[in-house]
Amino acid sequence: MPSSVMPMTNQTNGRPTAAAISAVGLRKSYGDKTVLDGIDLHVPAGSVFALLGPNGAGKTTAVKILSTLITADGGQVRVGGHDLTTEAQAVRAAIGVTGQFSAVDGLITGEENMLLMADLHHLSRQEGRRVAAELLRRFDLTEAAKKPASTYSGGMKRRLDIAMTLVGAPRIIFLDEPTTGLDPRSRHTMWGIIRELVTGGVTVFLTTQYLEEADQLADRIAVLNGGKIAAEGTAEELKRLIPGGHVRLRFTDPTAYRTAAAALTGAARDDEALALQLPSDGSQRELRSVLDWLDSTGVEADELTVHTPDLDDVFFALTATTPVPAPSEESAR
Ligand SMILES: Nc1ncnc2c1ncn2[C@@H]1O[C@H](COP(=O)(O)OP(=O)(O)OP(=O)(O)O)[C@@H](O)[C@H]1O
Repeated sequence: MPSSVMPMTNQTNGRPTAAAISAVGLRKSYGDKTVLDGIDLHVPAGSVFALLGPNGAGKTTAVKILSTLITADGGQVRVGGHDLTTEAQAVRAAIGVTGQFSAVDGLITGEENMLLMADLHHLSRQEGRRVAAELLRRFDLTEAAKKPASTYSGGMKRRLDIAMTLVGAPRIIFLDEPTTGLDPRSRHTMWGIIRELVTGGVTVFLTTQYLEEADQLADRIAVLNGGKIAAEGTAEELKRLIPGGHVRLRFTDPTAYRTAAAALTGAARDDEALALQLPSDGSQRELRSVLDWLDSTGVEADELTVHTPDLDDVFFALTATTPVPAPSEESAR
């Protein structure tokens, strides 16, 4: 696909990167219930983007719109460089979707499911067999290939579902809650598969309720709540948005500890452990000021650790009914 037709977005390193998905002012209501209240999304090509949100937040609705399964009420969306409204067919050719609305037919075998997909993609019989065998092998389903898909475990069905999606070699894949209901081993297998896809240059847009999953996989995460994007950024950026982070300085020399404690009046003291705890958003700026202060007083800490809230804290704070303060308000306090 020529990059000139793809909208450009900026990655964190500042280099312009083609956007695989871009949405501006995306809106969707069901009756008088507003599900998506004008959301913006930018997903650079070759990255993993996770859309997080509580039950009913509108994650599946967003995936269904972006993958042309339902139409939006408003907004401009481009997927794979194509306009969602005027070039829906080209969008469909560029994407693959797996999710809660699984395409797996339980009555036929895994192999037959794959061959059906190959037919849908107009592959020749020989090419279809080759692609099906290769994908079944890659997803560790060769042994089960001749068995009805209804006999597969949850993890096997998900793997088959993704394998079916890959028959058309999509450049962008939507995964709606890819690991919901899977045991930890199957979940890790799925994460490996997703990482492998991205290594191959595929863009992955996933929805999840598992914060660890977003933390593990996603380059960028957006939290959807009340029809709006409550926050968007890398896992680290999101963790810095909410209070609870701190820098801990530990000393072995009691004199150094006492000097530091006397000077850093805002720090919580742990006299037994000879440790001081300073509230901090964990940003480079705040860390530098702590280090500069230590240097200027000639006090040497033996250990400096930065604690940021985990994604669970962020999720609960962002999807709570009382809004958390914006980062600027936070650092101004
Ligand atoms: N076809 C529909 N008609 C009416 N309301 C709908 C329809 N589809 C979804 N909704 C409503 O839109 C809201 C968002 O649903 P959606 O399935 O997108 O949420 P979700 O974030 O994917 O939730 P979950 O995590 O539970 O899957 C819900 O309140 C749901 O009841």
